[in-house]
Amino acid sequence: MEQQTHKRRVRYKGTHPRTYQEKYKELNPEKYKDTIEHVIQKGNTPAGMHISICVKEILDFLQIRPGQTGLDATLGYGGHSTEMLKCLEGRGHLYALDVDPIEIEKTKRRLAERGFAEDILSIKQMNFANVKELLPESGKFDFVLADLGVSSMQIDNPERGFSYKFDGPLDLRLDPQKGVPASERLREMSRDEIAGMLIENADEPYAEEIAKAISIQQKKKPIRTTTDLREVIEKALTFLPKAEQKEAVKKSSQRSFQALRIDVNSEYEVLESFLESLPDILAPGGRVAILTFHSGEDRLVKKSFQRFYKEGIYEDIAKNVIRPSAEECNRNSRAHSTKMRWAIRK
Ligand SMILES: C[S@@+](CC[C@H](N)C(=O)[O-])C[C@H]1O[C@@H](n2cnc3c(N)ncnc32)[C@H](O)[C@@H]1O
Repeated sequence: MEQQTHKRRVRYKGTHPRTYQEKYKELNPEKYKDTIEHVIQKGNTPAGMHISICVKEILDFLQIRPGQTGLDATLGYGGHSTEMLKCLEGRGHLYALDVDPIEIEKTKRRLAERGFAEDILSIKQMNFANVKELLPESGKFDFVLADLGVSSMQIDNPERGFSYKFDGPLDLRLDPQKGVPASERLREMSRDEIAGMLIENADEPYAEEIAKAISIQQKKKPIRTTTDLREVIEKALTFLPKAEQKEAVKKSSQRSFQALRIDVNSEYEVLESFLESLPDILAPGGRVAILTFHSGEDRLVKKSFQRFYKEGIYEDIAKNVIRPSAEECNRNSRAHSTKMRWAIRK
């Protein structure tokens, strides 16, 4: 009798790419425009791309005129910069900053391909906390935008360790050439410090339980990857009723990663320095708009704007936060938590 050899079936990958590396079309948005359109229409952000938020609201407020000098403090994918450059109509200058050495090079090339060369656009790898160092070269600014936090390209790249959803090194640095990765920070911190960080940076309700689970785990086997940390959070929340666990782990993971990101990038400290510098870098009548993504950031912006308004340094400030429209949130799920505030220099 003929013997049948059993052939192992090749795993079906489906028609949609799942891993970051397989999304090569999304990672080349200029080349594969149809794929990009399709992903965006479904309400998702293609990997390797960032969809700018509140563009209309920002441009309506900034009232950019040809010949002006502006600052994009957070260049990212260059979406807002592109729209602000269009308003300049070839006259004036835009300075754009980012701390991320990896994405800044890609964005520089992208904007050069869109026709924005050094005569109208200067891109600098610089932390916006040090923006005053630009003044001798740039002079004061007529308009300033800061769109805080991380870009979609950073979140979606597993190598950067920004998301609990993708396995990768637990890094979370915006500039991987500076400071220490989140995994090392976690090793340096005591249990109390970890709990404090989770509460202060993300209002984590299970901060004590998670901090305890982290310190126990560190003694057994150090936490090195995003998956290691997510699994520790899962373990820490097993005391909750079974039906609630999945959602609680998701929320606590989001908050814990946010808290760590704020910590490793000193995000509150650099935002405070930037807010303190604003009155010195804005020209008379100069306008600034800031987009924030969580309550800690919004509180700092609100307080600084109110203080300088009371002191007569700002002529006017936003009375209430401006939110993206429901339509924009439907189109771009990453817009849900956005708040915009503005101020005008006297
Ligand atoms: C939300 S993205 C900006 C997206 C951009 N507005 C666009 O339309 O493509 C935020 C960017 O700010 C950068 N960033 C965050 N903190 C920074 C800081 N302190 N100084 C300079 N850049 C910073 C991040 O690296 C990221 O690229």
